[in-house]
Amino acid sequence: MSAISVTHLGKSFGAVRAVDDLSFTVERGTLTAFLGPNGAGKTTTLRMILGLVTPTDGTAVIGGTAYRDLERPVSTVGAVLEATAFHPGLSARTHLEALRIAAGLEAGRVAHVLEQVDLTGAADRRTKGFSLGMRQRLALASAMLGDPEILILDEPANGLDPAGMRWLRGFLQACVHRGRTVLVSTHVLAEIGQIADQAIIIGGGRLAWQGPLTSRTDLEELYLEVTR
Ligand SMILES: Nc1ncnc2c1ncn2[C@@H]1O[C@H](COP(=O)(O)OP(=O)(O)OP(=O)(O)O)[C@@H](O)[C@H]1O
Repeated sequence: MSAISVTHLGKSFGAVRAVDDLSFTVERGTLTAFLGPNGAGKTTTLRMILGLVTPTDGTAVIGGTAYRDLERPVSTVGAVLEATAFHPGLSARTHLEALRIAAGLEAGRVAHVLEQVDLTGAADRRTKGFSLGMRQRLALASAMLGDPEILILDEPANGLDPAGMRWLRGFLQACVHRGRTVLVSTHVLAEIGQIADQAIIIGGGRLAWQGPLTSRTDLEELYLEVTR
């Protein structure tokens, strides 16, 4: 059973056809790059997979089950969608602790995810002083709280400096080495091309290309060719 299956998925916002007859699968234990120009429909697709937007047509399922019907959603899927807002007066640790309690997870999870995203040293600082990179890492920590099998990330590389980008690359690789499945949308082709097992490229809401990536794939060339 695929980790994620999208079948003839479509979404219209009034006259705008954001996603149109889109089908693809993401296999377990793989890192998949979800690519496409601005407005291609990536965020809308990810939100439909996560049950946050209702499809006009088709289905999106996680391990065969719609997100809203998952028995244990937090340990099945962790998601980071766009720049998440945190309460500026709360520390990273307090923010995570609140989420942990709401999700009924064990106490040790907060220290564990802080360590995973390299925020242990800043855990007790208020998030209002956090850099963009630290915010991205805190958002990732929130997504990791339930130790999910699948991570869905919408442009997690946005605004990261080169060191942050390298850190994110290592983090995503480590997730996949531990058997997790990662679906990540990004515009940073050079970075993702180094680590992704496959790419799904969409344009105008439709599938433009899906296939495996090898060290010989020139992802930028491929992307520009299929999204022309
Ligand atoms: N809530 C909404 N209401 C109306 N139109 C929307 C809504 N959400 C998205 N759209 C439109 O749907 C299309 C796809 O948008 P989407 O955000 O999914 O693209 P994207 O590939 O994530 O783009 P980007 O790379 O710029 O983030 C765009 O034309 C967008 O304007």
